[in-house]
Amino acid sequence: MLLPELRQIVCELHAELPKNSLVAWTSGNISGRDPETGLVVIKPSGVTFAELTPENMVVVDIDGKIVEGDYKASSDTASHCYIYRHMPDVNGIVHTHSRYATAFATLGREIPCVTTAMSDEFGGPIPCGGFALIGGEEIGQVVVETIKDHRSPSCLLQSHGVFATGPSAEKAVKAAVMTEDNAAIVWTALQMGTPLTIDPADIDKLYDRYQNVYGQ
Ligand SMILES: O=C(CO)[C@@H](O)[C@H](O)COP(=O)(O)O
Repeated sequence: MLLPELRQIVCELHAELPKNSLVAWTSGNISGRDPETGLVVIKPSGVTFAELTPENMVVVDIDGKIVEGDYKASSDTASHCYIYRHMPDVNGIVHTHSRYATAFATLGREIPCVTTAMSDEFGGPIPCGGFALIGGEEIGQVVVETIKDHRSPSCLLQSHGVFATGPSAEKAVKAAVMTEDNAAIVWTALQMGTPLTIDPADIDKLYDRYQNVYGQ
């Protein structure tokens, strides 16, 4: 069996999506790219999270062609592969319909950067890209176009949900979790008034500290 370790990682990370209330039923998906072979491990389409196993993950090449797997690959496979082809530093991608972030997406609205946590993780707003149909690489095109000039590793897709990227599948899951957490905070604040802004120079300083100094 190809890529047993990456299959295990991607399978286990899928459990984080329902655990963090980022998905309902079979919505959402995760993939991870193996930097050595360039092959991608992705969720099988429409399989419940409880039924996912390392063995039923699907391995595709960078063009989305199935290399190994008995199941149909995720509906978003072509889009994940488009992102991998155009963003060499990305080795993990997560898609969710998490509630608060998707509420912003239904309005086609970015999530403004109004907390230190957002400054840390995203270095600015989480942008919202345009609408794209599901099934081909159009979603991937919108994601690349939307985040290429941003520090944010994730973006919203109008009327759809969240795409989060990272240098690993785990980091992409973290970005998806933080996207929803910040969307919920900002949405709550908006019910009470207009959130105060943070000086862009302070956002830069916060981002720099978190990316380069924070943690072990
Ligand atoms: O919204 C979409 C398609 O973009 C997906 O999140 C589906 O809801 C789950 O699709 P599979 O990955 O199971 O095919």
